[in-house]
Amino acid sequence: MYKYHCLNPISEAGLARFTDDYVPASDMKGADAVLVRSASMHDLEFDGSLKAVARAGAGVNNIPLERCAEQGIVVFNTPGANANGVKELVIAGMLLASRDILGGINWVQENEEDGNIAKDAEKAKKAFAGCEIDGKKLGVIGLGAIGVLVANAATHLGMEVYGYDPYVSVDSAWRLSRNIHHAKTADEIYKECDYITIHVPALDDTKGMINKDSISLMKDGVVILNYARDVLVNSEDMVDALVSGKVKKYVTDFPTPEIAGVKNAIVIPHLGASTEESEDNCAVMAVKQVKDFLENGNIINSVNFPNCDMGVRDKARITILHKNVPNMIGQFTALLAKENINIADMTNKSKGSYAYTMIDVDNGGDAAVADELQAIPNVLRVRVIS
Ligand SMILES: NC(=O)C1=CN([C@@H]2O[C@H](COP(=O)(O)OP(=O)(O)OC[C@H]3O[C@@H](n4cnc5c(N)ncnc54)[C@H](O)[C@@H]3O)[C@@H](O)[C@H]2O)C=CC1
Ligand SMILES: O=C(O)C(=O)COP(=O)(O)O
Repeated sequence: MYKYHCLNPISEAGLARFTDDYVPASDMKGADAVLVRSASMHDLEFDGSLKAVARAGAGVNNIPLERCAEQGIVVFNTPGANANGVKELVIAGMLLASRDILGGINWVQENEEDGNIAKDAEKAKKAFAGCEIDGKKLGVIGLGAIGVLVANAATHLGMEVYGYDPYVSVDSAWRLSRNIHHAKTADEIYKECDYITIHVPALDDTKGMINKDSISLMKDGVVILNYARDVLVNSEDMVDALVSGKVKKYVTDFPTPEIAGVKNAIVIPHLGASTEESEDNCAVMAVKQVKDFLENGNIINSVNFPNCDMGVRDKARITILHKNVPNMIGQFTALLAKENINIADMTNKSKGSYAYTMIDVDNGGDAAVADELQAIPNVLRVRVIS
């Protein structure tokens, strides 16, 4: 029996895929797996039973990745599963920033009792007029799952699109429309574009990337969209730029006290991934990955350990999460040889400071061997799945 706990509501479309040997737990105590969306896990303690954390979504800045790795807890996310939901809201954001649609709707609500509203609207409407996005330049920073969809969609809306991503993956590059201009630096985007949208993870080198220096390079009246994370934008600098009019509109999916009431900030309550489709996609992918890991030891879409897939298990499988240091495999195989255990198949992969070894054995995978392997220095967690 496996136990899982949901720290946020997770779509039933995913949870329904847990078979009878999985039971939901009302808290994390004793859980083998945790499913989470945006709840912060930084202040939580993890007990020894926790083996997997699945983020039903993309961003993992709410999870202590390194602490999890040190405790032998594999953290997964669901790349691309909510990208279309975000893309559609980015397009909506560009349109909301281009004409004062929100102001116009508010005007109608404020004048709902006006018997002459149809005639008065014709007079009032000039206050809410704006521009079209067709023919404007859009800069997309970060060409991952979301950035590529936004860039491609914007070309179909007649925009001239510039893309910047120094680490773009081969898969993303294949998906990107050939009509996108390849910007070699972020400055090129800042200088050229009328609309700038950021789709990068919150990392040390991306935090505060939109600040007074980058804004000073931008065109007067630029529109900035941030559906990635609040910390990517220096809020004090953004407020100054909105007040001065340097930035015409700032569209963000992340309400903070600093930005919530500021004029010309269009602040959305983190709705990018809140669609039926995205929630289902993320939950299905997260549950599938957790099950495959718990039942077969396979790691697919982890953010703190290497991906490693030996398919469906048909004999005892020993899995070892360990540090990426010399002579680990030598020690594992020597120990198995000493116990006269025959290795049928084996894989080892590494990612940064961490590594994973999976060993299918013909005989003898038991708790005693697991204990001996666990005692090897730099081993984080051993499981024998049989
Ligand atoms: N508003 C919402 O509801 C959602 C927000 N997000 C946020 O959006 C971010 C991006 O999501 P995805 O596109 O799915 O992730 P992704 O991992 O597919 O793409 C991120 C891209 O950013 C690029 N990148 C990293 N550092 C960069 C830098 N310094 N300059 C330029 N590019 C850089 C990477 O190479 C990668 O291609 C997530 O990390 C998350 O924070 C994601 C999903 C929903
Ligand atoms: O996937 C992400 O990174 C998101 O920001 C979506 O967050 P959510 O699952 O809607 O709480």
